[in-house]
Amino acid sequence: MPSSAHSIAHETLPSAIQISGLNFFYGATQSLKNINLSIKDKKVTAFIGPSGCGKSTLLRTLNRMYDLYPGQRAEGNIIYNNKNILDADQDINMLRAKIGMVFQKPTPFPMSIYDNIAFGVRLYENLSKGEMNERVEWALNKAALWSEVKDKLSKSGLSLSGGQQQRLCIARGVAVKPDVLLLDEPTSALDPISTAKIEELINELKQDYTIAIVTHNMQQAARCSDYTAYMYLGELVEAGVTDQVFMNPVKKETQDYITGRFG
Ligand SMILES: Nc1ncnc2c1ncn2[C@@H]1O[C@H](COP(=O)(O)OP(=O)(O)OP(=O)(O)O)[C@@H](O)[C@H]1O
Repeated sequence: MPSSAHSIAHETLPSAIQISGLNFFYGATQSLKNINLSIKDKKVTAFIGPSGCGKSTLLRTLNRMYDLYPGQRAEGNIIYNNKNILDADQDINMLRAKIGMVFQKPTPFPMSIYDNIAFGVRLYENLSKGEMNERVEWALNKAALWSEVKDKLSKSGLSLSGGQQQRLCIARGVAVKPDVLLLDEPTSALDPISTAKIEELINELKQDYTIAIVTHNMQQAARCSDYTAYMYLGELVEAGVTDQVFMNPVKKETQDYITGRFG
């Protein structure tokens, strides 16, 4: 496909989230500067860039996770479902149900595998016992964990291996039926086999969900994402179709980072 046709196709794909003029501050320190980025619907977008460039900060603005911390502030527009989620009247609980997050370190709740999934669902829905059983099985299946845990649902989530715990956290995120999943370096604490499982899972999940992933791992970004955004010092340097950003970046800084010549 000629590159102009490619970029037109890219531009016209629907966005799940449209970011414009986004600035972010930790107290007086500005960590995101005028970010403009479209997160495409039912695609995987990877945020890459050197340590401290603002990848996690950008991810955390997308469901206002930063709101939990005093002194942290975002300004600009993050349009989701025709609304700026940065507006003061945004229902934060509803936002986090629709835009779920999985962290770098697996963080199962100290409760049974079953309740790890059911806990969040109970906050938003009033399901019968049978319906909840179905939902738990469905979510664990989505996270490719069901066959490994179906006989020990009452065991603690903390009794699972690291890779299983991370899939449990993904199941927990999926169980409330979000639109968007935010993954913050979800495999950095995992061994290669668990990492491969999570990457497979990301490929499956994008059929139903929009995914944004922060990763330090270039190969992971290249393998799992449809779109890549390269950041540096709080600015978005370049964003586009992953193949193009990796094989034929527009900016020299992106090229240097991707080829390991950075720093
Ligand atoms: N809680 C905080 N208080 C003050 N400054 C912070 C805080 N968290 C992050 N920062 C600063 O904001 C900038 C962006 O940090 P962020 O964690 O978003 O970067 P990152 O690209 O995700 O880095 P890494 O790859 O190392 O995780 C950095 O300069 C960092 O020092």
